[in-house]
Amino acid sequence: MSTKVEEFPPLKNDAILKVASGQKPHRIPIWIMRQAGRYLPEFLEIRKHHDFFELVNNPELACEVTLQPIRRFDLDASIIFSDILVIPQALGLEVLMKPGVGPVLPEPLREPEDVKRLNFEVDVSIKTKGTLDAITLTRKKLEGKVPLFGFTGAPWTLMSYMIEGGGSKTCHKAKAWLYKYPKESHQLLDNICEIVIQYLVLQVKAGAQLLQVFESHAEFLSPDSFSKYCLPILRKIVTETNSRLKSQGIATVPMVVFAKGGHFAINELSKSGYSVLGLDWTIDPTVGRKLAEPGTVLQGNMDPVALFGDTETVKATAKAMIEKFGTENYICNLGHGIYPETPVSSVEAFIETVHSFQL
Ligand SMILES: Cc1c2[nH]c(c1CCC(=O)O)Cc1[nH]c(c(CCC(=O)O)c1C)Cc1[nH]c(c(CCC(=O)O)c1C)Cc1[nH]c(c(C)c1CCC(=O)O)C2
Repeated sequence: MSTKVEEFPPLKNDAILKVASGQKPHRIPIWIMRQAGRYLPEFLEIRKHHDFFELVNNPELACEVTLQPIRRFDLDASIIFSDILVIPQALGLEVLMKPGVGPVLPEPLREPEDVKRLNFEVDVSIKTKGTLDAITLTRKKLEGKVPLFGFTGAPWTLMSYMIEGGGSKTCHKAKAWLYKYPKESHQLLDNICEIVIQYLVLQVKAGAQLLQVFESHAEFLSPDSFSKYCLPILRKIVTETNSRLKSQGIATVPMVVFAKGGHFAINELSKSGYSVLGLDWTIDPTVGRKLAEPGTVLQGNMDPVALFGDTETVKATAKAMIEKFGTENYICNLGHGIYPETPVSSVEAFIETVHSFQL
């Protein structure tokens, strides 16, 4: 059973929720993609003793890892420690996290025939119980300090992992499906979409206060493929998640869409129904602002590698970025996940710089 939202401790820092709903916050909110992870010594210590998915599926440990960056830094949001690949696992595919390699799916989908191996009738609440329970526990243990993000991979990104069997430099096997098997690809994406919507609704019921949808593999698609195979599905995710929550009498939460490398779709994405549009680090903030509809809340987008510069460089890079975005309708973040071995002192300097802006 999921806990009702009212049972959680009252929220003390609502800066990110304010911006996401078009209001003025007390300061520019900042969180960091992959903020719980391998650049933190305390994460590495826990990771020594546990396999990645063992952490993900253990609510106490996933909660602990989620809280680590919140204890250390003055962040404005937390994000539940989990992975986008819990959905392929829920559908019945094996996913391993190999140290030094990343995710590996030993039995990927090779032909449309293989889709029969996936179980779309699955009870998502049972299969993702580890993450859902971790969300509820974390909401309690956060004691209202900052809001908690839930998240999901978007269908194309998940489909491409299921076909490639792991990370890929080109994604050409998965892309080939779009040209060779368009009908089957649409069907597969629709089926994943349904599961993703169920998963997002469950995360909100468990206590997630914002949701981010990661279309990390947008960068591999042509604009035409993106508008056929991603945009309609991304729109459906936000519309359906909101309407299912409403029909169950549950308040909707702000949703962020982050389509890495989807420059060509910035305007369309800014009109797609999401509260916030995340930009990756390859887009100049001024260009992002021009392409997005006026008044769009943008999130991003410092190059994560900038954090390897000295403190002065970090501060100057962050300041220049914020001056380009402007302080209104803006949530600060990196333009992709933080890298392992990033100096913790750089993260501190980044956050300090962002909070030094007067609104
Ligand atoms: C594509 C993708 C994945 N996972 C995710 C994405 C979308 C974001 C993006 O585009 O980067 C999302 C993700 N993965 C993780 C989170 C947790 C919350 C957070 O702190 O942001 C989130 C939001 C933990 C993780 N997910 C992973 C780790 C490191 C695993 C380890 O400890 O060995 C963590 C902390 C592993 C992972 N998981 C994935 C990859 C490619 C890898 C290996 C490479 C890497 O580490 O960056 C798939």
